[in-house]
Amino acid sequence: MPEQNVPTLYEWLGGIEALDRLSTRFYERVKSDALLGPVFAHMDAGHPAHVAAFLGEVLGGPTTYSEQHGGHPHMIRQHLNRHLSQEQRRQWVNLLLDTADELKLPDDPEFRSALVGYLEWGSRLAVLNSQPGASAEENAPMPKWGWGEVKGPYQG
Ligand code: HEM
Repeated sequence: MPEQNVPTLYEWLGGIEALDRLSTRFYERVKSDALLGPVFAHMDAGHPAHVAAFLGEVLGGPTTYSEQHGGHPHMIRQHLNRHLSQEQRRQWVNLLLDTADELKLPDDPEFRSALVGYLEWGSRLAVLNSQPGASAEENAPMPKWGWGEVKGPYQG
């Protein structure tokens, strides 16, 4: 497939509308989850939309999070000193993937392996950044995630 015809992961999953739906439903589930509910007890009402914008930018969409929400350093700062555990991280990833299934996000092998790859990477960084002594690098660039080793979207 010529490179210019390959959609970004952001386009493939349905753009910001799909990410907003995913994030909104995900944090509804998070709030009523025994393990994660307390971690997000004080999250502000804009949190799901901010996370949707962040994910969108990472997955190849518009640079809204960098332009309007403080970029990667701000995201890192939000995780500092939260002492997140691997158990909480795993539940976060599980619930996000359950929500992707519930909302029928694309479930082809190429897309889902790329999504899981990013969630594993990003959530492990969140845990590392939440440990004592971690700090936010002021110029931390926004991560970018693409199709990876599978070399392109599902073709049937
Ligand atoms: C790929 C993985 C992750 C991404 C992309 C992500 C993204 C974000 C972003 C963008 C924010 C800041 C939102 C804003 O600007 O208002 C944030 C805050 C936060 N994140 Fe994460 N996060 C990830 C993993 C996790 C995990 C695994 C946990 C816990 C188990 C977690 C817990 C939190 C908490 C508690 C906040 C602050 C919420 C508040 O009180 O406002 N994050 N995250």
